[in-house]
Amino acid sequence: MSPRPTPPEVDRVAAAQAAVAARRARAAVKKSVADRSRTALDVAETAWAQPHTAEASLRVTELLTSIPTLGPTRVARLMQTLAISDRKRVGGLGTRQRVKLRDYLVTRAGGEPARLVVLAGPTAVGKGTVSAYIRENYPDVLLSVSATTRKPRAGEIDGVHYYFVSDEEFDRMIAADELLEWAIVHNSYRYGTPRPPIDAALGAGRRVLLEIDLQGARLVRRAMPEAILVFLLPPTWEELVRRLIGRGTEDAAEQSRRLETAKVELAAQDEFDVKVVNRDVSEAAREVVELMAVPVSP
Ligand SMILES: Nc1ncnc2c1ncn2[C@@H]1O[C@H](COP(=O)(O)OP(=O)(O)OP(=O)(O)O)[C@@H](O)[C@H]1O
Ligand SMILES: Nc1nc2c(ncn2[C@@H]2O[C@H](COP(=O)(O)O)[C@@H](O)[C@H]2O)c(=O)[nH]1
Repeated sequence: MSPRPTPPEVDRVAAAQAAVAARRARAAVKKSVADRSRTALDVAETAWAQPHTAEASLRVTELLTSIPTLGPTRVARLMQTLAISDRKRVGGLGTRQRVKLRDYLVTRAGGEPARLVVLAGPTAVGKGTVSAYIRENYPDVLLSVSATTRKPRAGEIDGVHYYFVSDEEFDRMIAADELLEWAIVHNSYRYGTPRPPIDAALGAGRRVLLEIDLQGARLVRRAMPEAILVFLLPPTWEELVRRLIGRGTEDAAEQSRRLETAKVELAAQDEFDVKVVNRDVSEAAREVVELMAVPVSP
C-alpha cells in the first residue's frame, strides 16, 4: 500500500491536476473556436455562392457571435477593423469586405489566410507597371519572376523581369514539375511561374504577387483555391489601345493579335474575385496590396 500523501504533497497533486484540467479546457475552447470558425466560413461561402439563401440573409454580427470567445464587445471592435457596418448581412458584403472576413475566419479556423494575389488583365492595361510599382514601394511583397521563351525587350534584365530561357530549358522545367502553372500566351511564347520561390516565400509568411495571364490565373485557382484573383481593368477600351500603341514594343501584327486576346480576357473578368481599374498606378497598386492578408485580431 502506498503511503498517504502529506499536506504539501496533497497541494502539489491538486495543483498538477488543476493545471491538467485547465490545459484540457483551453484545448477544448481552441478546438471549438476552430470548428465554429470553419462552420461560419462554410456559411459565408454558401451565402456568397447562393445569394437567395438563409445564409445570405444572416447578419455578419450573428455569424461572428456564433464563434466562442467572440462576445458583443469584441465583435463590435472586429466589425470596425473589417470596415463592415453593424447592419450588414453576409450576402450583402462587398468584395473587399468578403476577402477580409474570409481571411479572418480562415485564420480562426487554424488555416492560412490568402497571401497570394494573382494579377491578370488584358495586354497593356498596366499589369507590369503596377507590379513594378509594388516591387519598388512594397519590398516585403515577393513579385514572382516568370520564366519565358520570348526574347528580352530593350532594358529587360534576365532574373529581374523574366528568366529568359530556351525552349529546351522550358521543357525541362515542365518535366521536373518546377512550374506552378504555365501557358502559351498570345499564341506565341510560353510563360510559366517557377514554383520553389513561391513555396518558400509563402512558407516564410511573406505576401506574394503573380502577374500572369488569364489561363495561368485559372490554373493557379485550381492549384491554390485560397489565392485571390484580381483583374486589372483599363478606364476605357480606347485607353487600352492607346497604351498598347504608345508602349511601342510590338509591331502592328502583334498589336492586333494582343487586342484579340484582350477581348477574350475582358469577357472573363467576372471569374475574378476583385476588379481594380488602373487609372492611377500608385492607387491601383495600393488597392492590390491591401487585398493581401495581414493578421486581424478583434
Ligand atoms: N495608370 C496608367 N496611366 C497611364 N499609362 C499607364 C498606366 N499604367 C500603365 N501605363 C502605360 O501603359 C503601357 C502598358 O503598360 P504595361 O506594359 O505595364 O502593361 P501590361 O499589362 O503589363 O502589358 P502586357 O500584358 O502586354 O505585358 C505602358 O506604356 C505604361 O507606361
Ligand atoms: N500564364 C502566365 N502568363 C504570364 C507569366 N508571366 C507573364 N505572363 C503574361 O504574359 C503576357 C505577355 O507578357 P509580355 O511581358 O510578353 O508582354 C502578359 O499578359 C503577362 O501577364 C506566367 O508566368 N504565366
